[in-house]
Amino acid sequence: MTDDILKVLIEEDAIAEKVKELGAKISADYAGKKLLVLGVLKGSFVFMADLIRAITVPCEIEFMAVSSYRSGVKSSGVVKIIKDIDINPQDYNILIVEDILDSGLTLKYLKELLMQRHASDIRIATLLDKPARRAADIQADYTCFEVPDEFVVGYGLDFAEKYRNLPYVGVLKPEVYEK
Ligand SMILES: O=P(O)(O)OC[C@H]1O[C@H](OP(=O)(O)OP(=O)(O)O)[C@H](O)[C@@H]1O
Ligand code: HPA
Ligand SMILES: [Mg+2]
Repeated sequence: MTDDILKVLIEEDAIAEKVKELGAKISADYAGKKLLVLGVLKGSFVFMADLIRAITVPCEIEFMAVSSYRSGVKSSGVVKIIKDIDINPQDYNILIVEDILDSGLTLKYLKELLMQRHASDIRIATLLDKPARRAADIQADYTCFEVPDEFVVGYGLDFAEKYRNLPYVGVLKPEVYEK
């Protein structure tokens, strides 16, 4: 599996340090607020498990599963809800947790959907931000790392459902996804 990795971009201990720092900032920002931490499956599950343990204020947890139709490594912008949340988000301060903000089409869709359901406030925490690929008018409120315009895997991120279990963020060899 690791033969498919061109280079390690972000090591596990660097991620752990950054997530701890972000958790402290989020805890301060949401003190006294009705906080719902909403993980976007599947990709966010590793980052979500780390981030939630670094948040020291009361919060509720939910997950949504969405899938953006892709051709290869490019998003079509068409997003399908595979699993919706189990509660009414009205009056919650929602922190959407994602693994990567790439074109932004997934998060733009999700943010608009939750606004239509009358959430009080919606912010975004992402492990990775890839600004070079942005197509939608959306930014993260909390970002761990910015990455270059390369296809990355690991720490929850996949290609064809593989590599999610890598304990770091690495760049996939183009010959793997161009097959
Ligand atoms: O900014 P975008 O271009 O929309 O891309 C980002 C989204 O794409 C990936 O999810 P994917 O739809 O591949 O499903 P997964 O989370 O199950 O891997 C990733 O986890 C983000 O959710
Ligand atoms: N890697 C894995 N999944 C993704 C990426 C990426 O770079 N961009 C959007 N979804
Ligand atoms: Mg995803």
